[in-house]
Amino acid sequence: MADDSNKDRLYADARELVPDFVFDDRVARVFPDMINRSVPGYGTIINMIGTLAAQYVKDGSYCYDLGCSLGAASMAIHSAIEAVDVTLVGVDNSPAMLARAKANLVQCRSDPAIELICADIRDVTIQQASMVVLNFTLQFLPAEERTRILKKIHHGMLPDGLLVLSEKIVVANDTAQQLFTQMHHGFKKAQGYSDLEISQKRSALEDVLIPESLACHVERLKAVGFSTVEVWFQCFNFVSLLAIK
Ligand SMILES: Nc1ncnc2c1ncn2[C@@H]1O[C@H](C[S@+](CC[C@H]([NH3+])C(=O)[O-])CC(=O)[O-])[C@@H](O)[C@H]1O
Ligand SMILES: O=C(O)C(=O)Cc1ccccc1
Repeated sequence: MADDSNKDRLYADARELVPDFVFDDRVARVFPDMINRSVPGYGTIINMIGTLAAQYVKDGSYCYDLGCSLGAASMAIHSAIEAVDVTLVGVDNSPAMLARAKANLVQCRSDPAIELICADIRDVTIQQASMVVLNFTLQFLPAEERTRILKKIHHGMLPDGLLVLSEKIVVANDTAQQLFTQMHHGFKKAQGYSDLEISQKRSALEDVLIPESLACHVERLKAVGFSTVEVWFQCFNFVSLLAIK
């Protein structure tokens, strides 16, 4: 049985062999299970996105799910809204993820219309939006590009439009950061992941998922013009914010 120092070296060696995380077909096949077992509160956030959509999505407007993955947020919105003169747009730059989103969303009723676009969200036009969702997507963009995409989103939203921004965060206090990381890993272990799986996923995400502080997100949202910015959900180092234009 490896003692702790040997285990650390084993993990360190294992980490060096871990390729960067990519949203390929292998991930797409297991994604619902993966994200539900990795992000504490994910199911609650998805359900509440539907609740928020019922109040914010307006007739004659667009609703964008940016980084839609398999379309969980889009499906929650689609089933929650009564307005039919709405266009729901799901965007993801992973062909594997979007193919499964298409299979999921084809089961939805025809109104409101759903468009799925395989593109980088940085290249997509946002227009007449009463609601925009960035549910654990911005964290995968380079930090230096986040202001530009949020400015574009804000510009393309209608007055009183709602942005839902969910992100993994870091906290400035090292003790709190270590506590949140420990609690997150405890959540993953309780979900059945092994220490090695948790360590390898952490390494795979190291240069792919770039978390920022909550203060950074709030300041940036206000700087690009959102009048109201509030945290509506947090579980350990995972938060969701509401930002109103
Ligand atoms: N630049 C980009 N352009 C478009 N898509 C991107 C980009 N970068 C990453 N993606 C896509 O963003 C998604 C991130 S997952 C979002 C969960 C979903 N929102 C959900 O509510 O289930 C969150 C996670 O895996 O932690 C993946 O589908 C990527 O392909
Ligand atoms: O932050 C983590 O440790 C995760 O595992 C989040 C996550 C969930 C699903 C795909 C990629 C990252």
